[in-house]
Amino acid sequence: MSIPVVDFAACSLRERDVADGQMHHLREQLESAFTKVGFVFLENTGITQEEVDRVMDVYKTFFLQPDEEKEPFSRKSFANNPNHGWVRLEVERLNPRLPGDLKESFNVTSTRPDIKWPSGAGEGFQEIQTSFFQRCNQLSVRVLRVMALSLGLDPEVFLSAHRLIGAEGNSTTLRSLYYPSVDHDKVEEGQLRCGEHSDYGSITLLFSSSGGLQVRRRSGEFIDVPSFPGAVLVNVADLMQRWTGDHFVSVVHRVMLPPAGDSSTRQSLAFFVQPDDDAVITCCDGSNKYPPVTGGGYLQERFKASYGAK
Ligand SMILES: O=C(O)CCC(=O)C(=O)O
Ligand SMILES: [Fe+2]
Repeated sequence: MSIPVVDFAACSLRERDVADGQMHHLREQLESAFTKVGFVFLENTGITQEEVDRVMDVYKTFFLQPDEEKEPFSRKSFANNPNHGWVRLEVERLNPRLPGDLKESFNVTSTRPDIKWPSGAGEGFQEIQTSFFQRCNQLSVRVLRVMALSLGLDPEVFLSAHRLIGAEGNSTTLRSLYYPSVDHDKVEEGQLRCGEHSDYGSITLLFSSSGGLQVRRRSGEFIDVPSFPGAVLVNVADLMQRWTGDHFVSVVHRVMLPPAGDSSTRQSLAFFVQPDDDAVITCCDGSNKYPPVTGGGYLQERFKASYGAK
């Protein structure tokens, strides 16, 4: 497999405390993966496939409802959480030069109990989302710590800009994606399940039900990424590349259509880790290769490109 696989057991969420000194091997492996490939499969993180399946199951119930049932939960209809909510098929264009992506999604940016949660997805929707959001948050914190150590930096260097995940002032998002079966007769020229893009924030955790994801190598060729039950796919996103003065690489990826005649659907869960909106990101190597930018300001620019005027 071309995506490196790294055993994260030393930092698993099953371990209550992790001593920085125990991570020597892990640091080296993560540093190598994030500088050469930009993606890594982490095994033994403590997040189990059963947890992932539970989240996907409730979302499948949600997505399979008619659009009228999902409409009241649309993105832009949550006053204080502009990115929270449902995005219908073909609205987002992760590659703005291509037709709309053949996917639906639901973004969770707030786990507050007082926002309106969909009821048609069955019992426990809110609790299942909230608890999975927290689990992904805990894992992200551990990964960000090892990433800082792998660069020989203060272990808090990234974490100190991620103090507010799950609260006001931070735009970290748990996004559930549903890719319906594809009618090849209706597909537009160049249309994909998810157009070529790189992610916007610091890192992304990804869980998927089946293949279809492709990642671009330095040579320019795209490689297929298989689904790897039980493992978490972690990738470097654009702000992290900028933060590290291009040491860690944020790599272009996309989700392909299934072959003609294959009517299967696909699901994935992406946890997009964002620095706090007010955190000022300056190159951690002191190079000043890029001017300082705030986490929130940078994200807004990127949203404008991928949602267009909609
Ligand atoms: O569905 C996937 O496997 C990838 C989705 C993705 O890359 C994204 O939403 O940023
Ligand atoms: Fe992505």
